Amino acid sequence: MKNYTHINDIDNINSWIEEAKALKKNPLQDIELGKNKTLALLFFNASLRTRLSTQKAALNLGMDTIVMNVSGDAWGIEFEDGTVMNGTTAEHVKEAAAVVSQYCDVIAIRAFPTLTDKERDKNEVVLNSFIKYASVPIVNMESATSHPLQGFTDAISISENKTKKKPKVVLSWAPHIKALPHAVGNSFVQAMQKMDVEFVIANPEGYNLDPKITKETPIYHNQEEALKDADFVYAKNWSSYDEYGKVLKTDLDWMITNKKIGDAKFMHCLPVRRNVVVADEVLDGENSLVIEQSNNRTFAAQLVLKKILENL
Ligand SMILES: NCCC[C@H](NC(=O)CCC(=O)O)C(=O)O
Ligand SMILES: NC(=O)OP(=O)(O)O
Repeated sequence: MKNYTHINDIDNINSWIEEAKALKKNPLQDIELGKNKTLALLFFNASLRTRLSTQKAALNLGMDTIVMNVSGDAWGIEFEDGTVMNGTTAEHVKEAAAVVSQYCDVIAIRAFPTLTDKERDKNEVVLNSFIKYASVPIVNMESATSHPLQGFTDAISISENKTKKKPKVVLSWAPHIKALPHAVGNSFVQAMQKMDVEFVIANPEGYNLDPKITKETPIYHNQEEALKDADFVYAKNWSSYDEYGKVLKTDLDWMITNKKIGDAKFMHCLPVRRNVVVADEVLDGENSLVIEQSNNRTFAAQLVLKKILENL
């Protein structure tokens, strides 16, 4: 594999899940593979899990890591072609990506959407510019429209915790105070569409995700109806896609509670706002998988890096 930027880069999700589980059992099995190889992690946005689990994955493979908070610490990067750079940006991605490529063997990038410029976000300007101008493989650590390390992690977590062949999985929108990206929801949808699960989405009117992504997946506007007989409930907030980036007037009743999910396992990518997205009783209860999900981020990233290293 060259780059890992999208759930579609997973050629066979079931075999990837089995390979990741094997890494989890024996994390240091490929400790020689990444010897003398360096992973650069570039963050345009905040992170706890991605930053640490991706580094941990690299360390398990014997790689070195270098990390930079690009937004705070680097020169402002220009992404438009032919711009007269007399504003706030000080260097072009053409130079920046080429330069960073000389210091490492793989570049991992986090770059969230603007949520104001739908075209720019859809075109994945930051991620695609790095793919275009870097000379080393690129890993997506959450871009404008997708979070494929998270989506793959969630597939692993469901596979580990399912108690029936074809469980029912519900992705439920949940309330939030801020406008949040669609990336986690999108990649979860795309991962579930590849799995042998009964998958439905629940969200209020006005909050449908991009129909090019949800495709034939059933969408309910009645949360209770969607949650009926669920085995896994994955909660996530996202802003409106149609009224791009807007927080519409919505019902706080969409918060996840024990009463709503019954015996279902609860999932969230984290960070999560307690008693806004989900009640304490759920996160503190025995059906919450959120800590286990975060652990699986390491092995999802490790498998991705392993496949890239094997192809260098
Ligand atoms: N990487 C996991 C989620 C990142 C981001 N959440 C956030 O920005 C939450 C921020 C807050 O709660 O203030 C998102 O939804 O895409
Ligand atoms: N789930 C996730 O990507 O977490 P961070 O934003 O903390 O990296």
